[in-house]
Formats: sequence, C-alpha cells, structure tokens
Amino acid sequence: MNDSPQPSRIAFIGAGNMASAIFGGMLDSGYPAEAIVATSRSQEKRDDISQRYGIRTMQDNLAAVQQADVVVLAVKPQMMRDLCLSLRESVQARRPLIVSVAAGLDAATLDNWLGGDLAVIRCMPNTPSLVGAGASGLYANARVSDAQRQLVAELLTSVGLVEWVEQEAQIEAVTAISGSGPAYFFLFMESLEAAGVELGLSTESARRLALQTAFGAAKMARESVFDPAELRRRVTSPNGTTERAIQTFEEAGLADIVGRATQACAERARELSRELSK
Ligand SMILES: NC(=O)C1=CN([C@@H]2O[C@H](COP(=O)(O)OP(=O)(O)OC[C@H]3O[C@@H](n4cnc5c(N)ncnc54)[C@H](OP(=O)(O)O)[C@@H]3O)[C@@H](O)[C@H]2O)C=CC1
Ligand SMILES: O=C(O)[C@@H]1CCC=N1
Repeated sequence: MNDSPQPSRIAFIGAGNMASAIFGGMLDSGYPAEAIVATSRSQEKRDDISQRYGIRTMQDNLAAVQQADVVVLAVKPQMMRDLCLSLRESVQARRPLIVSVAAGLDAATLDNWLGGDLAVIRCMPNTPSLVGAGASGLYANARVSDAQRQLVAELLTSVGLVEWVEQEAQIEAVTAISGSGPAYFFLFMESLEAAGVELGLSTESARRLALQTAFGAAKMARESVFDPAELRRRVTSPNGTTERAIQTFEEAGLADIVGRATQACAERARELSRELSK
C-alpha cells in the first residue's frame, strides 16, 4: 500500500523561459509530472511543452487555478495586472498559495490585484534551475504558513539553492545578484571566447576553454575551504601572467563596474514596481 501523501498540485501560469527552467528542474529531480500543469496562450508552445516535459498544458488559466494548491505566476511583469484581475474570482474561491516570480512586483500589489488576504510568496529564481543549479531568493507575506514556506522551499531546493529574505526590499538585491546574474556570467564567457579568437584560437576551441574554465572556477569556489579572493591569489604568481590581467581589470575599475551594474539592476526593479503598481 502506498500511504505517501499526495504531491501538491502546482499550476504554472505562463510557461516561458523561467517557468520551464523551474518545472524542468523539478521533473529532473523526481517531482511527478501528473502534479504539474502549465498554461500558455499559444497552441504551439503548449504542444512543445507537453512533448518536451510530459506535463499537462492548457490554455485556460482559470481551469488550471481551480485544480491547484500552488499557483506560480510566471508571465512578464507588464502582463501581471491583467492576468491577476482575470484570475481574481477563481483564486478567491480556491485560495491557493500564490508564488510570483515577477521582477519588481511587490506582494501587496499582487495580493490586491488578486482580491486580497492571500498567502503570497515572492520568488526571485534564475534560469540555471533548469540544470539543478539555480539560486532563488524567497520572501513570504504574513499569511504564508510554515507548511507553505516549507513546501515552496522544498520545491525550489530541488532545483538549486534557496535563500529566504526577511525584508521584501531585499528581493531587489537578490534580483541584482542571482536573478539577472547568469546573464553577467554568460556575457563574461562571450567576452572570453571572443578574446580567445582574437588571440588566435578557433571559435570552438575558445568557447570550450572559456566554458570549462567558468565551470571549473565556480565548482572550485563552491567546494574549496578557501574564499574566492584566496583562490584568485593562488592562480596569480608574483610577476606572472595572471597578475598583468588582474591589474588590467582593476585599472579599468571592474569592481566599480559590477557595483554600478547591480545598482542599475536593482533600481530597474524598483522602477518597475513604481510603474506597474500605479
Ligand atoms: N528569464 C529569467 O531569467 C527570469 C525571469 N523572471 C521573471 O519570470 C517572469 C517570466 O519571464 P520569462 O520566463 O523570462 O518570460 P517569457 O516571455 O519567456 O515567458 C512568459 C510566458 O508567459 C506566457 N503568457 C503571457 N501571458 C499569458 C497569459 N495571460 N496566460 C498564460 N500565459 C501567458 C507567454 O506565452 P504565450 O504568449 O504563449 O502565452 C510566455 O511564454 C517575469 O515576470 C520575469 O520577471 C525571474 C527571474 C529570472
Ligand atoms: O531581466 C529580467 O527582467 C528578468 C528578471 C531577472 C532576470 N530576468
């Protein structure tokens, strides 16, 4: 006899890059496909998702909500208001846990659009969730129960690291570091590959070397007892080759550039919040 509890039924509203990275990672880690449904307006995308992931897809957002314990809102922030207003009645009838992955939209605004008094978790995930190496920041409003916190943490832990934040404003910092962060590292990989080609390597070879080096450095930094600064020092021989490269980065103000880029990212999240909650 199987007396294990039924898995929570999760409805993803929107099945784009971020949602598919999360449910793709959940499926890889063993979450049952029958407990996941995803909605999309395009038939082509629904067919592609069902075929690729083996989950149920549907066009009807209300039907998806009516069967769900957890509703993950995963459309673009600019589409969230109309979506929430259209879901309001179904959400109020069923009162599922709401999880929003939208950048810049605060829990109170979402709750208000959905009719109020709901348990809302704001989640800032990232796309490496697809390969089980995600990093998600989570903030829960006061209506979220301990069991609901635990459930969402478990779901997201199955696709990577989870960090709770106590203040909602900290989600903007999470966005600037890990939500948008994969793009910064991809940009650096692109630049390293281009530099390798400039120095005489083939594109394929430069890409393989750049990607493996990024992977190796991240793996080593995660697994080592030393912090990244010490690991960097261990590559940098006095008066050697690395020292020249690091000097060049420092003279160009790398730390300042990273600071400014992440400030700009967080500010855009705050700006989105102001624009969209009017
Ligand atoms: N991409 C990333 O790295 C990250 C994204 N996020 C957040 O995730 C959210 C989604 O972003 P992302 O996945 O990149 O965007 P995508 O455009 O890839 O996905 C959004 C999806 O929503 C679907 N959609 C739009 N309107 C509706 C609707 N009314 N009903 C059902 N589905 C709908 C669209 O499909 P269709 O047109 O077929 O309906 C589309 O596939 C955003 O709020 C973003 O801020 C957060 C962290 C990281
Ligand atoms: O660029 C964006 O707005 C989304 C949110 C974080 C990553 N991608």
